[in-house]
Amino acid sequence: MTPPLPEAAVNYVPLIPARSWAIIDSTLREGEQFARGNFKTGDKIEIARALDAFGAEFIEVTTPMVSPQTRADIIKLTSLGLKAKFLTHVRCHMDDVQRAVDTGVHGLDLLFGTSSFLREFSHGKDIAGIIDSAQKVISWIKTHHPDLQIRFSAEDTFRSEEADLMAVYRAVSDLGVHRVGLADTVGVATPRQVYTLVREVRKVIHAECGIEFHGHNDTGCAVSNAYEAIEAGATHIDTTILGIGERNGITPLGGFLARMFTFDPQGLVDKYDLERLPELDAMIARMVGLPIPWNNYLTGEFAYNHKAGMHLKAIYLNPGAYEAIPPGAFGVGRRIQAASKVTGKHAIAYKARELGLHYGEDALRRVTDHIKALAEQDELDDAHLEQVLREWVSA
Ligand SMILES: CC(=O)SCCNC(=O)CCNC(=O)[C@H](O)C(C)(C)COP(=O)(O)OP(=O)(O)OC[C@H]1O[C@@H](n2cnc3c(N)ncnc32)[C@H](O)[C@@H]1OP(=O)(O)O
Ligand SMILES: O=C(O)CCC(=O)C(=O)O
Ligand SMILES: [Mg+2]
Repeated sequence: MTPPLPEAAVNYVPLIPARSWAIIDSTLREGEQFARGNFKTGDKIEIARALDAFGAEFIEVTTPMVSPQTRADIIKLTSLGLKAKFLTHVRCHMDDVQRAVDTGVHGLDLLFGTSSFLREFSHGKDIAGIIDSAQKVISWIKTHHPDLQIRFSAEDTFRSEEADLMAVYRAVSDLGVHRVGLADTVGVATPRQVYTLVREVRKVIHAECGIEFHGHNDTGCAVSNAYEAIEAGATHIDTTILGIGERNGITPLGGFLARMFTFDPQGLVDKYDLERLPELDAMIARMVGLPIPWNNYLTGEFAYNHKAGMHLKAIYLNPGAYEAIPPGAFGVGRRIQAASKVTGKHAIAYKARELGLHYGEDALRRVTDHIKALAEQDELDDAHLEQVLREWVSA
């Protein structure tokens, strides 16, 4: 079924209401782990303000253990008076937690690797040791800082044994964490695995405990995995602007929103200032010194480029014929590329009419064929097309 567009949203009951989930944007944490992510204090403030203006519910920042400067930056960010809530991502260790609790953050995102890879090569604890550390750290936070939100994530969730995961999630939920996290740390999970595991986790944690999903994009599934997590009942999704992060990154904010827009356009419009997305993507592209990818979701240079004659005929009549999401909703425009060898007579007639030119049936066929022949030889741009159309009339 074609996903409904906002204009058609009257009486439309969203399949997945946008109010059932929130974004934890991690550009200021996972994004700092991107090869070109090295944000200075001013950059961090600009990013936080932009995410807040956009409407991101949560902003995750790096651990204050990184350096005194990073800790000072967190304090600066949390004193900006933004609506978004700040979370800091810390190891499940008393040193880290004690350095984090008075930075003004709203919550702590704790983690411990539960897969055999991370137990053996990262921290060296077994599952009992992980639960024991979690118990000490979480109990201390709850006693001394009961106002702080606590999330506990099993790093490398999808390469962990299910029985280990359930033991850890059950234990931390009993300890009263506000959310548990499932992290596809190496981007290996399939959408079906994500859906199934979120459902299983839901059964062992308390009803009021949220579920967060963090997905890497190594195998190209970061957006679909985030979507499946929500379909299975996850409440929070980690994103970064442009998807920046370790290796090739995580669920991109824009791609995730594009996915979710098709289920509840009005819900997204109500929650977020979607037209700011191009500014967000451009800001991060500038800061990391890379262009926005040409095929980026929504904001890529060619994300709304229409070229084939059969498409153009329909799109002039109804853009929804070849667009799942109206570009205007995200503050971007479409481009009709009528000057090419794959063009058709309808597109040429429209272009001509825009210039105040009209051709009869035969002339239209001939000028269309002429344009196709020219384009077979060389790239044609709009100016050249215009020139050909005008000359054809006066010839
Ligand atoms: C998948 C992810 O993205 S996880 C998040 C990754 N984020 C970061 O690494 C944040 C930036 N990191 C840093 O600045 C540094 O790594 C620090 C400050 C956290 C630690 O620095 P160092 O003390 O020099 O240790 P180093 O980074 O070399 O090694 C990691 C240490 O963390 C421990 N560790 C790893 N995971 C955890 C965990 N979940 N909870 C507690 N300790 C952990 C390791 O055992 C090791 O400690 P050890 O030396 O006592 O064995
Ligand atoms: O804390 C988490 O849930 C995610 C950590 C992380 O970045 C990862 O596992 O890739
Ligand atoms: Mg990650």
